Amino acid sequence: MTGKPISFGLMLHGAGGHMNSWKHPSGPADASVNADFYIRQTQKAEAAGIAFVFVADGLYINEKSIPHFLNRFEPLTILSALAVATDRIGLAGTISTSYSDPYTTARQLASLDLISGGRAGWNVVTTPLEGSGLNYSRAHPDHALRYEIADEYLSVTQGLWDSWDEDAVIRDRETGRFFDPDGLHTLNHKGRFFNVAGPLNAPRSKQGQPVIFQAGSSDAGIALAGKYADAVFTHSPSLEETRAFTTRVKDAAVAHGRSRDDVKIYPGISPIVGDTREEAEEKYHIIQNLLSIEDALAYLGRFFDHHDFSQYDLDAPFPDLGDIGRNSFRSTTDRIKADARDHGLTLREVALAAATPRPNFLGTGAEVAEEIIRWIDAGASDGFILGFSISAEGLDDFTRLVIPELVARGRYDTVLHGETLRDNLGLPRKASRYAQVPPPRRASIA
Ligand SMILES: Cc1cc2nc3c(=O)[nH]c(=O)nc-3n(C[C@H](O)[C@H](O)[C@H](O)COP(=O)(O)O)c2cc1C
Repeated sequence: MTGKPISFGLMLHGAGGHMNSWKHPSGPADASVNADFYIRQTQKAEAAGIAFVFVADGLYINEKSIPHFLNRFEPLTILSALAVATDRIGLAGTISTSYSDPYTTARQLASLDLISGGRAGWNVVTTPLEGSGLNYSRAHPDHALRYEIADEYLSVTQGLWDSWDEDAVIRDRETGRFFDPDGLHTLNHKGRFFNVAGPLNAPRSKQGQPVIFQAGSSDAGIALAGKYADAVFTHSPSLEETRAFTTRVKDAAVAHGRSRDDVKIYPGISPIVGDTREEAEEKYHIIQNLLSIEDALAYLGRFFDHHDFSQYDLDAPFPDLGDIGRNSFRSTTDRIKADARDHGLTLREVALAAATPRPNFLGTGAEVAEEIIRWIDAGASDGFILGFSISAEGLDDFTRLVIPELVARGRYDTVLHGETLRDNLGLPRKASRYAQVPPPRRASIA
């Protein structure tokens, strides 16, 4: 390779990132709950050398939710099916730290990591949607509290994953010894939010521990990423803004005694590619026309806790919303408000830009490949998560038109050489926290 190699993740989000992608003829209308479609997309991605698939999630719907959110798979369940249909590709899924328990999450991810031979990743989210509390018998924690919970949650989960030393499980039929008690560690965590004794009933995996992805871009999100994340999923508003974000996350990692390379940044992008630039523009035009202005208002409203935007004049300046949205998708809603203010946008313009944004990466395969290389070489990110507006057409076009151009420029390898997700992201195997310290006292477990 002649420059930094480029890696990609593939967002698996049913028929696509566009809210009405289910209407597009290139894929099945029921893609969000079609296991065969998920398997086919993942196998195609693996054959093209894409490093991981990524499944986002949400815990609350109402009649205004976009179609993909109305009926979809629970992430770790579908990823377990994908694990047995593939060999090398990483499998990252979303679990919320505000609406689950660390012991259960640690088990589920440890199991996925074992089933897949060390290919599991966890997208740690704090859950923006207020309504989630209605489904989990609890009040929705505010933004700051959610991040305080997430911090303790991650330390507990990672502690549980180190319950067993590598060589602690012996299974020696001759001596009858199943395990060596000196290699078993009981966490005994007592904290502000969680009391978790441990140990976990699962061993470490081939990659040591599952990969921690983090999604949340506010100051609190960046601080959490700096402390724990192996990789960050973020927005890609422009090269300059993404590079500034990347610098902040890597600075936060250094502040926690880690190296800049310990945390990889993966902005989500939605390339639209054609054999010619005109064809790419035409594809974008078709995608724009899948949507009405009412659909766009509902899409925008979700970021603001399903705020009803139909009450405002569409062609007046974007309304002053005060604090609405700040306890929800804060980093996203702050950016939407600032863009509207800075560029004097109307509500119609803001809603359409949110629902069918013009991609930063649109053009021929060569043009999109050059733009991807420009971002990587400028230090804006370590790779990208491909979240195509239309999943089926998007992946086919990208693998047919962009990947060969990246290969021709010596920047991409279509073979996944690593066996684990950490290998494929250029991350070292995660050492146990007990590996460097003298053996602990005998564990008090029968
Ligand atoms: C790029 C990105 C992806 C996200 N993906 C999810 C997701 O799949 N599920 C979810 O519940 N929240 C998701 N979130 C929401 C965050 O976990 C968080 O609750 C919300 O963004 C507020 O945090 P922030 O202000 O730090 O961004 C995502 C946020 C960002 C920025």
